[in-house]
Amino acid sequence: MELTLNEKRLLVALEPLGPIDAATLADRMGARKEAVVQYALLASDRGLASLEKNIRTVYSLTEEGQKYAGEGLPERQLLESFDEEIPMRDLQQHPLARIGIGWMRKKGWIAIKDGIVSKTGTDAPGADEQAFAELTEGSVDTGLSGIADLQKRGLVEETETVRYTVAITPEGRALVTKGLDLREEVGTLTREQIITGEWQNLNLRRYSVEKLPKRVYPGKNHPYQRLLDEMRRILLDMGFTEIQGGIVQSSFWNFDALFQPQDHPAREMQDTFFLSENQQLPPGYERVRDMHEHGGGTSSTGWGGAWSTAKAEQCVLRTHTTCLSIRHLAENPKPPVKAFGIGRVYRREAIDPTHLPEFEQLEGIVMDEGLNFRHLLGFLREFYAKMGFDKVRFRPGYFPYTEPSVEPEVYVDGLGWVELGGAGIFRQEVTAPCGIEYPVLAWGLGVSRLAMLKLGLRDLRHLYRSDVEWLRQTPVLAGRLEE
Ligand SMILES: N[C@@H](Cc1ccccc1)C(=O)O
Repeated sequence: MELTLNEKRLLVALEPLGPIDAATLADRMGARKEAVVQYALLASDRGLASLEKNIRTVYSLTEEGQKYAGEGLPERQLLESFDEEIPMRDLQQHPLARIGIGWMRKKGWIAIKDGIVSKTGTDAPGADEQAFAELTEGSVDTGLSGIADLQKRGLVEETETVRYTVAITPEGRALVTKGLDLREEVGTLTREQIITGEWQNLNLRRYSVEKLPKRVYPGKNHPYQRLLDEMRRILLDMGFTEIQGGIVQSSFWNFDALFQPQDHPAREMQDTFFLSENQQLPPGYERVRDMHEHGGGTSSTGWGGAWSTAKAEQCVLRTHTTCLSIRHLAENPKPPVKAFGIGRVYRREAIDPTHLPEFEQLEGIVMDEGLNFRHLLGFLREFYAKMGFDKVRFRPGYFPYTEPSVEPEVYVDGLGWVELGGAGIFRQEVTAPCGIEYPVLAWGLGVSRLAMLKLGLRDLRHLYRSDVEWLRQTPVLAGRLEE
């Protein structure tokens, strides 16, 4: 048990005394009252002193109450202002009439008849008047009867004062009797003190290694941002280059270039945010048109029907990041291409714990000679494993732009298999109009979903809400899910 110097001083000061008010003790010790209470608290934790807290309620006159001090309550002053009787009209001239008349009646001191106010003869001071007289002398701390009435009238107010009584315990006294080292404590040593060996004679302050320091919350990146950065890092490490693009895209890039028919349900109003802007079609768009209408120069028959330029020109908030992939491929049709993009996408969704109208996707493409479906599954497995998901499986899926298509799923303890995006090999209907001659592996992953799993959230909205408590509690190094 290592006492601080302040505690020792407190005990020495207390030793010759009985229980004492903290403020008085503070004066004697030349310390602040708050500090003395603090030392006493420490000493009482060790059983060397006791600290008692007394809350005292004190009543005193309010500002209005002060106005009547010495003169008496308004009704008393008013009563004394006339003899036996007085016409009401005259009494009303008195400055205290408004307050006093009511009270005089209530107390039964007067009767009013035919506009004449007359004394009843009973006018003994009540409990309130007696209390008022005492309060005029100074504040009181007993609940005098009558005080409540004065309080209600706003003449008296109640204040609470806290007093601490400090005393030394027998254990504390024994310690003082044994003798306490009251030398100044030294918290830091000077070079001189070390060299000369003087430190050996000093009273070194002990540090408690058991006390927890105050928690600090340094600035840090948002957990979601950290996760996105982690994914970016993984893909860069895997040899991918990052691609970016605008949030506003023409329907041409968001849909048509990906061989999504112009009457595809996903394009309909309930899924897509259409904008009133239009964007000119790129040179060579005719090849996409021909592909839709009849399959162009390929073995495909296309979707048939007439393809509308106007529909393709209409801008949308991108509904997936696959538009970035196809634009990048159209500009880089020669292999090898290994690219990824992370970006926000928009869909007209009703908001609920797992759906938001905006969320992030991670898109990837790999184009090279000789690539096949197994490579695609390999890339996905590898990426998920690096993200901490070891169990991955693939279910057949459908997308208008890939063949074959799969939906990767990862296994999450407690949740089971969770779908985490779509993938496939771009169809010739997508690649041919861009002049691409080699297979393109493509995938799009819902990263907000993935973040939810990694961060153990039940509600997607949490990612976009800056809940300070959650931000503080979320560790910088988000562990793997199973930990
Ligand atoms: N764009 C698809 C995902 C996907 C990307 C690339 C290939 C296949 C599927 C989606 O938003 O769900």
